[in-house]
Amino acid sequence: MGETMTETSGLEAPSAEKVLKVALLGGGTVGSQVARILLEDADALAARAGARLVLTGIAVRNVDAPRDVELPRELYTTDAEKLVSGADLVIELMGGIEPARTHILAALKNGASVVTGNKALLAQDGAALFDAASANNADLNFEAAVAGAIPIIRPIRESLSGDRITRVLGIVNGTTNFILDAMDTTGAQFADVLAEAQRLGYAEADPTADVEGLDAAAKAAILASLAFHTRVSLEDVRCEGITKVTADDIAAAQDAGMTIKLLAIAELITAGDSADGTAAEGVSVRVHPTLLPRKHPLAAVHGAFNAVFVEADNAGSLMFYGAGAGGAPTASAIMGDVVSTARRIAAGAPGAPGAATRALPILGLDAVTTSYSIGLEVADQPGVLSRVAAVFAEHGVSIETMRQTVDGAPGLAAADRWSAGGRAELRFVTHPASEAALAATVADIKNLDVVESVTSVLRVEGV
Ligand SMILES: NC(=O)c1ccc[n+]([C@@H]2O[C@H](COP(=O)([O-])OP(=O)(O)OC[C@H]3O[C@@H](n4cnc5c(N)ncnc54)[C@H](O)[C@@H]3O)[C@@H](O)[C@H]2O)c1
Ligand SMILES: N[C@@H](CCO)C(=O)O
Ligand code: NA
Repeated sequence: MGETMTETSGLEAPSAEKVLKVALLGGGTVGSQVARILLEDADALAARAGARLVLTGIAVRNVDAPRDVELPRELYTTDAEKLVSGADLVIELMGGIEPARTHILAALKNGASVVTGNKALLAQDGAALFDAASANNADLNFEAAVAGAIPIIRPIRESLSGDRITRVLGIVNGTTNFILDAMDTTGAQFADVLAEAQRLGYAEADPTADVEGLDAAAKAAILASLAFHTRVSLEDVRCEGITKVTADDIAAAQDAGMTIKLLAIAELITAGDSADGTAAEGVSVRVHPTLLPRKHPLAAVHGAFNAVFVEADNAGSLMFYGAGAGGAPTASAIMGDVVSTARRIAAGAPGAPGAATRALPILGLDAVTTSYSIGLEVADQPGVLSRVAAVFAEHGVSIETMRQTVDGAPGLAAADRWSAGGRAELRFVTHPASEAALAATVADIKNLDVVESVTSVLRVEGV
């Protein structure tokens, strides 16, 4: 591996130059930009990597498909297997589980290193891939898989490896942030903004993975695994998307000085008592719409941008911000991994060890305490508020704030509104409570005869 070449085009090589054969799997949005950079910046990359990166081919589904980026036609092939078999370094940008998984495993088995942006595959099958990389002394790098261009994987894996990360909060899906931000700015409903996002090309024709939170959940699993040095897969992530967030939820959040974001939350939780020696650490990973105070740094992340907020014992709070998607931005993250992997291969150094050094239990939501915002539609009658408040008290859930809006017939005096069967909306924000206590509270509130409906239950962070 790593032949030498004495003559190179465009660069006066003072001595024999190492050459690495780079196979690219996928020539779409990101792959085409990676190929462009590999060809356009070949000399600068060679100088930085300590080896010339020679693009040996681009595996695609259809060699003749029309493309936005013009690249030499002879690079395209449909024979990904052959391309992988001769490579020192494989860049996987096909997406999906198969055949990406088979090609990555074949590359690692050959001792080739792999750079990928495939969060779906890593979240589903990361353990098998990392084991194959370790067994073959190869690297598996994936900066592009979480928050696109934003350097977050390497900072967590390397820069913060001497610290103890306790929590990661991320806006890691641009489509849903674009939708929630537009709802916040315009007061529009979810369905209308989704249609506009699709028209502008932000949301895909099938936006399920984005709006149901699955894309964010895959990224949450990857972030949690690295932050806590343990293995977390997609099925460990509790996931709720943004399809049920209403314009009323956003308006109520605004009234309370907050905004709603889809957050990926990974927490290291210590349960038990350190005095009697039963204290043990576990991990909670979840994705859900979350109320955030407008003064929180993540509340200032607008449009399709991403950001990851990290809390560590010694570093304190850090925030990483930038473009979470797009061809060129994502290619930047891929190329960073390519250069650093090439440097390692060129120097003859061994592959980086796998990330998991612990096997922490995955905790259920009962182990997590958060504040909640609860919206109720109630009869506008005397005594309703105290009956609702009594249910909170019975379950030990403490109320932080309460706001009432009276519905309809604004000209009527209060007593006339009651007799006319008027409605009121109550919005409570609680102090931190367990999911179990909250669920029991909501169930009992629903059964009160004066409660018409529970209109929303949303978690609150950063208060
Ligand atoms: N687009 C983004 O902004 C972005 C951001 C971060 C991560 N990613 C990840 O990067 C990867 C690539 O994304 P993309 O947007 O470039 O996808 P894309 O759909 O634009 O391109 C996929 C490419 O892979 C090729 N391909 C797919 N299946 C193949 C098969 N079976 N055999 C041969 N070729 C095949 C296609 O021909 C195409 O060239 C995905 O894993 C995605 O999740 C994308
Ligand atoms: N669909 C993703 C692309 C990046 O993974 C998003 O909206 O952020
Ligand atoms: Na990234």
